[in-house]
Amino acid sequence: MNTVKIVVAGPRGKMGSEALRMIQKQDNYELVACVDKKNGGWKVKDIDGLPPFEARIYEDMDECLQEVEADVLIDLTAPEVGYKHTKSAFEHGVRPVVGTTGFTTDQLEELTDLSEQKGLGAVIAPNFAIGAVLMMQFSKMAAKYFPNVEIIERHHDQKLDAPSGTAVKTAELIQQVREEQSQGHPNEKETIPGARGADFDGMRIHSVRLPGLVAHQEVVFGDLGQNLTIKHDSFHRESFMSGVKLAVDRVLELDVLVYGLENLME
Ligand SMILES: NC(=O)c1ccc[n+]([C@@H]2O[C@H](COP(=O)([O-])OP(=O)(O)OC[C@H]3O[C@@H](n4cnc5c(N)ncnc54)[C@H](O)[C@@H]3O)[C@@H](O)[C@H]2O)c1
Ligand SMILES: O=C(O)C1=N[C@H](C(=O)O)CCC1
Repeated sequence: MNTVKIVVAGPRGKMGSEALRMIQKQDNYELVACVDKKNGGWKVKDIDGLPPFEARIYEDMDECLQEVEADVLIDLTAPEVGYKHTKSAFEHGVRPVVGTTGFTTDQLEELTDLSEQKGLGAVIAPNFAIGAVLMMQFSKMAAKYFPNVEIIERHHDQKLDAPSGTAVKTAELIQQVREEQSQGHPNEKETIPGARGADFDGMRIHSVRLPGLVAHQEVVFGDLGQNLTIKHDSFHRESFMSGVKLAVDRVLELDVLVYGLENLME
């Protein structure tokens, strides 16, 4: 089994630190460096609470990838920086596995083109939890029969982007099969702006941010005399790690950008 050399961006974060613990458990993964906005020049083991890796922390992705030989970048940072890191990975011949959410459609298209130009695979997955991927797939199935649908996503209050990447991806999957229509009363009026949530192609998305939450989503379908609710909860960030590992293993064989873990699941 070949060793996979990995750079992690965002190692001090909630997801990045969990990814380090996942890497520590794999015999064929090697953490070769990390990138974060502070602690440049430190070793990972010097940071309280992180596994005792010797790998160095850089504050600049280009500098890191010039100095270090890597196969895969795992990015778990923040929207704008994650996008820059992903571009930098392509420039240095490194395959990105991106969990960072909040990329715009234009950014996703640009990264897809870059992946194709470079012939380098990449995985961008708004949600690495297998249960969440199934929740999205089941929602797509249901939307064919229940075109009236609203998405309620709930996350911890440190989250930067709204709606969540998972909610946007769910709405995109539903859009592929749902008859186009507007929902609610044609004359409805918001007396407080935003009361009806974000409008994605006539579907409403509601974002809840509260301390104590991790990552949760309900997709509620309505029809005469019946409702169907499809729900997923991540109670711990360990829930994302089997998906991160799947993406790292599969990205090595890819020469295109894959958006969504469902495309890697049989
Ligand atoms: N795809 C998934 O399954 C999944 C699951 C959970 C979270 N996420 C996403 O992952 C990202 C990280 O989430 P989190 O909860 O770990 O966030 P966090 O705030 O706990 O951690 C972010 C990390 O990025 C680093 N960072 C921030 N700005 C930076 C910069 N300019 N340069 C370098 N490093 C920088 C921070 O120092 C920190 O280490 C978010 O976009 C979140 O939406 C995705
Ligand atoms: O904690 C977060 O932030 C999460 N973000 C992802 C999203 O935006 O969908 C996935 C779940 C956790």
